[in-house]
Amino acid sequence: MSTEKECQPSDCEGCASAGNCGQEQQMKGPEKLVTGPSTEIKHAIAIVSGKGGVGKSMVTALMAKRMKTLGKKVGIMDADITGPSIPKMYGIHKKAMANEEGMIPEVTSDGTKIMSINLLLENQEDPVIWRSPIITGVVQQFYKDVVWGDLDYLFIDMPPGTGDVPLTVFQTVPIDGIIIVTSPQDLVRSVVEKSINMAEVMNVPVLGLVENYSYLKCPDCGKEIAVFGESKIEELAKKHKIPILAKVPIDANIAELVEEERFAEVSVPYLDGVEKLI
Ligand SMILES: Nc1ncnc2c1ncn2[C@@H]1O[C@H](COP(=O)(O)OP(=O)(O)OP(=O)(O)O)[C@@H](O)[C@H]1O
Repeated sequence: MSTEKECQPSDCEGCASAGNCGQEQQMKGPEKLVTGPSTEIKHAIAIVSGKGGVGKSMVTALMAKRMKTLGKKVGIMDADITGPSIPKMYGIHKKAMANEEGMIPEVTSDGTKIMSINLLLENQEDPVIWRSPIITGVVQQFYKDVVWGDLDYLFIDMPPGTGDVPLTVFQTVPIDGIIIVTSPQDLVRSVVEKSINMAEVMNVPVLGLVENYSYLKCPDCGKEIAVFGESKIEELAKKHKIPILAKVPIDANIAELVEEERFAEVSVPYLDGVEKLI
């Protein structure tokens, strides 16, 4: 029987949540997902951005890299189902296998476990033309039906924005919190607040902000050039009382390694010390 039929307008009289109970239920949402018996994930952290193209996948991979450098066991779950980019960054083009317990993640040359829709498609160029319930179902399967094994950190590369996938992950995946990637452009900064507000409404901790494309270092004189304008991340961090985890410059060497699908070889100091902040 539907709740609408059960509820009478008079039931709301005198209730502090009058008119909002449906919304509250939606925000509280379903039970958290549980992984299989061979998986134990100590920390799950989602990487989000207000809009596309700010370098969210890059920051996800840099976070994973930093933790690998510290000897941690790390996985990346590519929850960007319609625009997956993690496997290509590492040059992984194999199809994922499965056993009786679930899907087996691929392992990159630096030992990072990854799962992405691109590891399951017949052709990696095939578009994913699925409705939201299918997409969110796949994301949930990537958490609970992948045999991740023991992980210190699972980083979740989310699709941009505040749509169905973030809603599902925030409600059903037991994440420690989110890291928000932004860039100095004003437009990006203003949509970032939507992600911050969504996290607040859903009681998801915001662990910190990362500013990508922060500056470009002149190869001759070492001067830092603010290509996309002066950073305003301090303002944003102060306003919302969120720590700044890192400022990542435009780095032609990383861009080249990504183009060559050799992200595993990246070694940069931009996220040094980030582990103490999250
Ligand atoms: N700091 C950087 N220096 C140089 N190149 C970068 C940097 N950050 C990202 N890039 C490059 O910019 C492109 C877009 O980055 P990325 O795929 O991480 O963005 P995204 O925010 O995940 O995109 P989308 O939201 O559309 O999935 C990639 O080719 C990546 O290699």
